[in-house]
Amino acid sequence: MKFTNKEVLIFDLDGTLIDSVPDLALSTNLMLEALDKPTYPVDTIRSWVGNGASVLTQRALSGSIDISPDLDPLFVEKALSIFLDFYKQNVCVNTCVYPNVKTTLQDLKELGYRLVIVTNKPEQFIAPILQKLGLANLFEMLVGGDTLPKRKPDPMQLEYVCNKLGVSATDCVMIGDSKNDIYAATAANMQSIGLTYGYNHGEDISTQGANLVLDDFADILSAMISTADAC
Ligand SMILES: O=C(O)COP(=O)(O)O
Ligand SMILES: [Mg+2]
Repeated sequence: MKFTNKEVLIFDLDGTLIDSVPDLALSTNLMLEALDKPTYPVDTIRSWVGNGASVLTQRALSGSIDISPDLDPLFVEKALSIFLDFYKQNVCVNTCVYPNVKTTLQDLKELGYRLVIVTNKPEQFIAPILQKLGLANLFEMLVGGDTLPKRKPDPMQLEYVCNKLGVSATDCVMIGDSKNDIYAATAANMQSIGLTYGYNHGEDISTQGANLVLDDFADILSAMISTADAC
């Protein structure tokens, strides 16, 4: 599968460009400790990441990917605020960029693709992480999980990008590690690429409807055919 004449490449952040789980897990466990709740191994917390900070907090308080219906909303609000404070202090301590991501993004940008991030992570954390990891200045637009009323798997963030950049869904490809990315793309009538090395709640991304599934970020380059190549 090749993608012809695309103009905008929309990237998920966590589990796609960066492995942020070490710092998310640290901050989650610091929050749980502060509330005298049980803490969890990094591997367990990894499977809870992908639906934003509030859902991660609720899963952690529930001790399960399935959020308990008995959680007190005021307690969740307090826990979320503690989590966000800890994450602010530890936003990029052990977070790292996945192999081949930086050079591939630079190559794609040089080829003329417009690069965008659409993540479910709260917006305030995106720029500091990109700055610290040397990925700032590559992206034309950053959309977080709290930028708009809805987030992935809802298509709202992708439709917003199209409107802002003046392109249509068929001009874009969504690239991510999670079914949330693929479902959002499908709902927006956008093609998608799934990456196998991320989180995806411990599930196999190849069964979730992406147009292409790749193991290596560098292979995105050969999956794109520019207008010039296609002629
Ligand atoms: O849930 C998160 O914070 C991570 O979300 P992302 O995979 O959409 O970047
Ligand atoms: Mg992700």
